[in-house]
Amino acid sequence: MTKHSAFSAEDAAPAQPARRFTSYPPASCRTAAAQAATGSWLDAAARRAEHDDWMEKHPSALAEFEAVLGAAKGKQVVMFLDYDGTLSPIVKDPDSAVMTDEMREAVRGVAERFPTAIVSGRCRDKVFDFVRLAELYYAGSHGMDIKGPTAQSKHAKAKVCRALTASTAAIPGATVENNKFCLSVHFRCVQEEKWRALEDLVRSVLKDYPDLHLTKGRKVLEIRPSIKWDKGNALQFLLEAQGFADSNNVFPIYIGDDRTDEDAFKVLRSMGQGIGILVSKIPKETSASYSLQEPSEVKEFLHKLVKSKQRD
Ligand SMILES: O=P(O)(O)OC[C@H]1O[C@H](O[C@H]2O[C@H](CO)[C@@H](O)[C@H](O)[C@H]2O)[C@H](O)[C@@H](O)[C@@H]1O
Repeated sequence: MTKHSAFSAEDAAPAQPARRFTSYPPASCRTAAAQAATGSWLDAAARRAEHDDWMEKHPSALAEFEAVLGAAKGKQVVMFLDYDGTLSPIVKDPDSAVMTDEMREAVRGVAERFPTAIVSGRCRDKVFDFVRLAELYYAGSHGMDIKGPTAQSKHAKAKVCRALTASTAAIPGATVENNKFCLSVHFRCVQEEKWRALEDLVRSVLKDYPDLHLTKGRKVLEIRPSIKWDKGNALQFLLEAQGFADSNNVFPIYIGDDRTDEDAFKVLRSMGQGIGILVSKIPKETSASYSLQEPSEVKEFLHKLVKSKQRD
Protein backbone atom coordinates (compact mmCIF):
# COMPACT_ATOMS: atom_id res chain seq x y z
CA MET A 1 0.00 0.00 0.00
CA THR A 2 1.22 3.49 -0.76
CA LYS A 3 2.33 5.29 2.35
CA HIS A 4 1.65 8.97 2.92
CA SER A 5 4.41 11.06 1.47
CA ALA A 6 3.32 14.38 2.96
CA PHE A 7 4.18 13.51 6.56
CA SER A 8 4.26 16.83 8.37
CA ALA A 9 7.64 18.52 8.72
CA GLU A 10 7.31 19.10 12.46
CA ASP A 11 6.95 15.36 12.98
CA ALA A 12 10.07 14.47 11.02
CA ALA A 13 13.28 13.32 12.72
CA PRO A 14 15.91 16.07 13.06
CA ALA A 15 17.83 16.34 9.80
CA GLN A 16 21.08 17.17 11.64
CA PRO A 17 22.99 14.68 13.79
CA ALA A 18 23.82 15.85 17.36
CA ARG A 19 26.16 18.84 17.20
CA ARG A 20 29.83 18.51 18.19
CA PHE A 21 31.04 20.86 20.91
CA THR A 22 34.74 21.71 21.32
CA SER A 23 34.98 23.15 24.84
CA TYR A 24 31.39 24.01 25.83
CA PRO A 25 29.02 22.77 26.98
CA PRO A 26 30.56 20.40 29.55
CA ALA A 27 30.31 16.63 29.23
CA SER A 28 27.25 16.36 31.49
CA CYS A 29 25.32 18.82 29.26
CA ARG A 30 26.55 17.03 26.16
CA THR A 31 25.03 13.85 27.52
CA ALA A 32 21.77 15.64 28.31
CA ALA A 33 21.70 17.24 24.85
CA ALA A 34 22.39 13.91 23.17
CA GLN A 35 19.70 12.24 25.26
CA ALA A 36 17.21 14.98 24.38
CA ALA A 37 18.02 14.63 20.67
CA THR A 38 17.71 10.84 20.85
CA GLY A 39 14.49 11.17 22.83
CA SER A 40 12.89 13.52 20.35
CA TRP A 41 14.07 11.34 17.47
CA LEU A 42 12.51 8.30 19.15
CA ASP A 43 9.28 10.27 19.74
CA ALA A 44 9.21 11.24 16.08
CA ALA A 45 9.87 7.64 15.03
CA ALA A 46 7.05 6.41 17.30
CA ARG A 47 4.68 9.03 15.88
CA ARG A 48 5.64 7.98 12.35
CA ALA A 49 5.03 4.32 13.19
CA GLU A 50 1.63 5.20 14.68
CA HIS A 51 0.79 7.24 11.58
CA ASP A 52 1.84 4.41 9.23
CA ASP A 53 -0.20 1.93 11.23
CA TRP A 54 -3.23 4.23 11.02
CA MET A 55 -2.73 4.68 7.28
CA GLU A 56 -2.75 0.87 6.88
CA LYS A 57 -6.20 0.86 8.45
CA HIS A 58 -7.49 4.02 6.76
CA PRO A 59 -5.66 4.29 3.44
CA SER A 60 -5.74 7.45 1.38
CA ALA A 61 -8.86 7.62 -0.78
CA LEU A 62 -6.65 9.18 -3.46
CA ALA A 63 -3.99 6.48 -3.40
CA GLU A 64 -6.72 3.82 -3.40
CA PHE A 65 -8.96 5.64 -5.85
CA GLU A 66 -9.22 2.71 -8.28
CA ALA A 67 -10.28 0.40 -5.43
CA VAL A 68 -13.00 2.90 -4.46
CA LEU A 69 -14.19 3.02 -8.08
CA GLY A 70 -14.14 -0.77 -8.26
CA ALA A 71 -16.37 -1.01 -5.19
CA ALA A 72 -18.77 1.58 -6.64
CA LYS A 73 -18.95 -0.07 -10.06
CA GLY A 74 -22.50 -0.53 -11.32
CA LYS A 75 -23.92 1.39 -8.36
CA GLN A 76 -25.31 4.88 -8.02
CA VAL A 77 -22.75 7.06 -6.24
CA VAL A 78 -24.42 9.52 -3.85
CA MET A 79 -22.06 12.13 -2.41
CA PHE A 80 -22.30 13.61 1.08
CA LEU A 81 -19.93 16.43 2.02
CA ASP A 82 -19.35 18.04 5.39
CA TYR A 83 -18.49 21.74 5.14
CA ASP A 84 -15.97 23.06 7.72
CA GLY A 85 -12.60 21.34 7.55
CA THR A 86 -13.73 19.36 4.49
CA LEU A 87 -14.65 21.91 1.82
CA SER A 88 -13.13 24.89 3.62
CA PRO A 89 -9.99 25.13 5.70
CA ILE A 90 -10.35 25.59 9.44
CA VAL A 91 -9.82 29.28 10.25
CA LYS A 92 -10.05 31.42 13.38
CA ASP A 93 -13.19 33.35 12.47
CA PRO A 94 -16.16 31.07 11.67
CA ASP A 95 -17.68 33.77 9.44
CA SER A 96 -14.55 33.77 7.27
CA ALA A 97 -14.53 30.04 6.53
CA VAL A 98 -15.14 30.55 2.81
CA MET A 99 -14.50 27.88 0.23
CA THR A 100 -12.40 28.65 -2.82
CA ASP A 101 -13.88 29.04 -6.30
CA GLU A 102 -11.84 25.99 -7.36
CA MET A 103 -13.47 23.91 -4.63
CA ARG A 104 -16.89 25.26 -5.66
CA GLU A 105 -16.22 24.14 -9.24
CA ALA A 106 -15.12 20.70 -8.01
CA VAL A 107 -18.34 20.33 -6.01
CA ARG A 108 -20.41 21.64 -8.94
CA GLY A 109 -18.77 19.06 -11.21
CA VAL A 110 -19.60 16.23 -8.81
CA ALA A 111 -23.17 17.52 -8.30
CA GLU A 112 -23.76 17.56 -12.06
CA ARG A 113 -22.98 13.84 -12.19
CA PHE A 114 -24.09 12.46 -8.81
CA PRO A 115 -26.79 13.41 -6.29
CA THR A 116 -24.85 15.53 -3.80
CA ALA A 117 -25.63 16.85 -0.33
CA ILE A 118 -23.86 19.17 2.08
CA VAL A 119 -24.31 18.00 5.68
CA SER A 120 -23.14 20.61 8.16
CA GLY A 121 -23.33 21.68 11.77
CA ARG A 122 -23.97 25.20 10.49
CA CYS A 123 -27.43 26.55 9.87
CA ARG A 124 -28.64 25.74 6.39
CA ASP A 125 -28.84 29.35 5.18
CA LYS A 126 -25.31 30.07 6.27
CA VAL A 127 -23.80 27.00 4.66
CA PHE A 128 -25.75 27.82 1.49
CA ASP A 129 -24.27 31.35 1.54
CA PHE A 130 -20.81 29.80 1.61
CA VAL A 131 -21.40 27.09 -1.01
CA ARG A 132 -23.81 29.01 -3.31
CA LEU A 133 -24.73 26.05 -5.51
CA ALA A 134 -28.44 25.68 -6.13
CA GLU A 135 -28.20 22.12 -7.41
CA LEU A 136 -27.30 20.53 -4.06
CA TYR A 137 -29.20 19.17 -1.11
CA TYR A 138 -28.41 21.01 2.13
CA ALA A 139 -28.71 19.55 5.60
CA GLY A 140 -27.95 22.20 8.21
CA SER A 141 -27.76 22.15 12.01
CA HIS A 142 -26.24 18.63 11.96
CA GLY A 143 -29.09 17.46 9.74
CA MET A 144 -31.93 18.93 11.81
CA ASP A 145 -32.82 21.43 9.12
CA ILE A 146 -34.19 18.63 6.98
CA LYS A 147 -36.57 17.43 9.57
CA GLY A 148 -37.14 20.56 11.59
CA PRO A 149 -37.91 20.60 15.29
CA THR A 150 -40.90 22.58 16.59
CA ALA A 151 -41.25 26.34 16.99
CA GLN A 152 -41.17 25.85 20.78
CA SER A 153 -37.65 24.41 20.72
CA LYS A 154 -36.57 27.27 18.42
CA HIS A 155 -37.84 29.74 21.01
CA ALA A 156 -35.98 27.95 23.82
CA LYS A 157 -32.84 28.01 21.70
CA ALA A 158 -33.07 31.79 21.18
CA LYS A 159 -33.25 32.14 24.97
CA VAL A 160 -30.28 29.89 25.59
CA CYS A 161 -28.35 31.73 22.86
CA ARG A 162 -28.85 35.02 24.73
CA ALA A 163 -27.95 33.39 28.06
CA LEU A 164 -24.77 31.86 26.62
CA THR A 165 -23.73 35.10 24.94
CA ALA A 166 -24.15 36.99 28.22
CA SER A 167 -22.37 34.46 30.41
CA THR A 168 -19.43 33.79 28.07
CA ALA A 169 -18.80 37.52 27.51
CA ALA A 170 -16.47 37.32 30.53
CA ILE A 171 -14.08 35.02 28.60
CA PRO A 172 -12.03 36.97 26.04
CA GLY A 173 -12.10 35.38 22.59
CA ALA A 174 -15.19 33.22 23.21
CA THR A 175 -17.94 33.66 20.62
CA VAL A 176 -21.42 32.21 20.27
CA GLU A 177 -22.69 31.27 16.83
CA ASN A 178 -26.39 30.75 16.21
CA ASN A 179 -26.88 27.78 13.89
CA LYS A 180 -30.69 27.97 13.94
CA PHE A 181 -31.47 24.61 15.59
CA CYS A 182 -28.04 24.32 17.25
CA LEU A 183 -25.53 26.68 18.85
CA SER A 184 -21.75 26.75 18.75
CA VAL A 185 -19.54 28.27 21.44
CA HIS A 186 -16.14 28.82 19.83
CA PHE A 187 -12.92 28.78 21.87
CA ARG A 188 -10.25 28.76 19.14
CA CYS A 189 -9.34 32.33 20.17
CA VAL A 190 -9.57 31.72 23.93
CA GLN A 191 -6.41 31.23 26.01
CA GLU A 192 -6.01 27.54 26.87
CA GLU A 193 -6.06 28.25 30.64
CA LYS A 194 -9.62 29.54 30.20
CA TRP A 195 -11.04 26.55 28.28
CA ARG A 196 -12.15 24.69 31.40
CA ALA A 197 -13.82 27.82 32.85
CA LEU A 198 -15.65 28.39 29.57
CA GLU A 199 -16.95 24.83 29.47
CA ASP A 200 -18.08 25.12 33.11
CA LEU A 201 -19.94 28.34 32.26
CA VAL A 202 -21.64 26.72 29.28
CA ARG A 203 -22.59 23.66 31.33
CA SER A 204 -24.01 25.83 34.08
CA VAL A 205 -26.23 27.68 31.57
CA LEU A 206 -27.37 24.35 30.11
CA LYS A 207 -28.52 23.10 33.53
CA ASP A 208 -31.68 25.16 32.97
CA TYR A 209 -32.25 23.50 29.60
CA PRO A 210 -32.45 19.74 30.10
CA ASP A 211 -33.64 19.33 26.50
CA LEU A 212 -30.27 20.50 25.20
CA HIS A 213 -26.97 18.70 25.37
CA LEU A 214 -23.36 19.51 24.69
CA THR A 215 -20.90 17.80 22.37
CA LYS A 216 -17.39 18.88 21.35
CA GLY A 217 -15.95 19.58 17.93
CA ARG A 218 -12.78 21.29 16.74
CA LYS A 219 -12.27 23.99 19.39
CA VAL A 220 -16.03 24.37 19.54
CA LEU A 221 -18.68 23.38 22.08
CA GLU A 222 -21.81 22.38 20.19
CA ILE A 223 -25.21 22.62 21.84
CA ARG A 224 -28.07 20.73 20.32
CA PRO A 225 -31.50 19.40 21.21
CA SER A 226 -31.32 16.03 22.98
CA ILE A 227 -33.14 14.23 20.23
CA LYS A 228 -31.78 11.28 18.34
CA TRP A 229 -31.09 13.15 15.15
CA ASP A 230 -27.57 13.45 13.86
CA LYS A 231 -25.63 13.44 10.60
CA GLY A 232 -26.15 9.68 10.38
CA ASN A 233 -29.93 10.14 10.43
CA ALA A 234 -29.57 12.97 7.93
CA LEU A 235 -27.66 10.69 5.58
CA GLN A 236 -30.36 8.00 5.81
CA PHE A 237 -33.11 10.60 5.40
CA LEU A 238 -31.47 12.04 2.30
CA LEU A 239 -30.94 8.61 0.76
CA GLU A 240 -34.64 7.85 1.30
CA ALA A 241 -35.68 11.25 -0.05
CA GLN A 242 -33.71 10.53 -3.20
CA GLY A 243 -35.42 7.17 -3.64
CA PHE A 244 -32.53 4.98 -2.53
CA ALA A 245 -34.18 3.40 0.52
CA ASP A 246 -33.37 -0.34 0.69
CA SER A 247 -31.49 -0.12 -2.57
CA ASN A 248 -28.53 -2.43 -3.08
CA ASN A 249 -27.39 -0.38 -6.01
CA VAL A 250 -26.40 2.72 -4.18
CA PHE A 251 -22.85 3.70 -3.16
CA PRO A 252 -22.89 6.62 -0.73
CA ILE A 253 -19.58 8.40 -0.19
CA TYR A 254 -19.46 10.59 2.92
CA ILE A 255 -16.50 12.93 3.47
CA GLY A 256 -16.06 14.72 6.79
CA ASP A 257 -13.47 15.80 9.33
CA ASP A 258 -15.10 16.02 12.74
CA ARG A 259 -16.66 13.96 15.51
CA THR A 260 -20.21 14.65 14.32
CA ASP A 261 -19.31 13.07 10.96
CA GLU A 262 -18.60 9.81 12.80
CA ASP A 263 -22.38 9.27 13.12
CA ALA A 264 -22.61 9.18 9.32
CA PHE A 265 -19.51 6.94 9.01
CA LYS A 266 -21.13 4.49 11.45
CA VAL A 267 -24.37 4.42 9.47
CA LEU A 268 -22.43 3.56 6.30
CA ARG A 269 -20.58 0.79 8.14
CA SER A 270 -23.80 -0.68 9.48
CA MET A 271 -25.44 -0.45 6.03
CA GLY A 272 -22.40 -2.25 4.60
CA GLN A 273 -22.66 0.10 1.62
CA GLY A 274 -20.51 2.93 0.37
CA ILE A 275 -17.54 4.44 2.18
CA GLY A 276 -16.70 7.05 4.77
CA ILE A 277 -13.64 9.23 4.24
CA LEU A 278 -12.12 11.08 7.20
CA VAL A 279 -10.30 14.35 6.48
CA SER A 280 -7.38 14.38 8.91
CA LYS A 281 -3.62 14.79 8.92
CA ILE A 282 -3.24 12.92 12.17
CA PRO A 283 -4.32 9.45 13.29
CA LYS A 284 -7.76 9.55 14.93
CA GLU A 285 -10.19 6.94 16.16
CA THR A 286 -12.72 6.73 13.31
CA SER A 287 -15.34 4.55 11.67
CA ALA A 288 -14.33 5.88 8.25
CA SER A 289 -12.62 3.40 5.93
CA TYR A 290 -10.47 5.90 4.07
CA SER A 291 -8.71 9.18 4.75
CA LEU A 292 -7.74 12.39 3.02
CA GLN A 293 -5.33 14.84 4.59
CA GLU A 294 -6.97 18.21 3.97
CA PRO A 295 -9.52 20.09 1.84
CA SER A 296 -7.12 20.31 -1.12
CA GLU A 297 -7.08 16.49 -1.25
CA VAL A 298 -10.88 16.49 -1.03
CA LYS A 299 -10.89 18.73 -4.11
CA GLU A 300 -8.53 16.35 -5.93
CA PHE A 301 -10.72 13.38 -5.01
CA LEU A 302 -13.83 15.18 -6.35
CA HIS A 303 -11.99 16.00 -9.59
CA LYS A 304 -10.99 12.35 -9.99
CA LEU A 305 -14.55 11.25 -9.44
CA VAL A 306 -15.80 13.65 -12.12
CA LYS A 307 -13.14 12.37 -14.55
CA SER A 308 -14.04 8.75 -13.81
CA LYS A 309 -17.64 9.52 -14.78
CA GLN A 310 -16.41 10.99 -18.07
CA ARG A 311 -14.54 7.69 -18.69
CA ASP A 312 -17.81 5.67 -18.43
O1 LIG B 1 -20.35 20.10 10.34
P1 LIG B 1 -19.40 21.18 9.92
O2 LIG B 1 -19.78 21.81 8.61
O3 LIG B 1 -17.96 20.72 9.95
O4 LIG B 1 -19.59 22.31 11.06
C1 LIG B 1 -19.04 22.10 12.39
C2 LIG B 1 -18.71 23.45 13.03
O5 LIG B 1 -17.94 24.13 12.01
C3 LIG B 1 -17.59 25.51 12.27
O6 LIG B 1 -16.58 25.55 13.28
C4 LIG B 1 -15.33 25.00 12.85
O7 LIG B 1 -14.79 25.78 11.75
C5 LIG B 1 -14.51 27.18 12.11
C6 LIG B 1 -14.07 27.90 10.83
O8 LIG B 1 -13.00 27.23 10.20
C7 LIG B 1 -13.41 27.20 13.21
O9 LIG B 1 -13.15 28.55 13.58
C8 LIG B 1 -13.93 26.40 14.44
O10 LIG B 1 -12.89 26.32 15.43
C9 LIG B 1 -14.33 24.97 14.00
O11 LIG B 1 -14.91 24.23 15.11
C10 LIG B 1 -18.84 26.30 12.62
O12 LIG B 1 -18.47 27.64 12.93
C11 LIG B 1 -19.63 25.65 13.77
O13 LIG B 1 -20.82 26.37 14.01
C12 LIG B 1 -19.99 24.23 13.33
O14 LIG B 1 -20.72 23.59 14.38
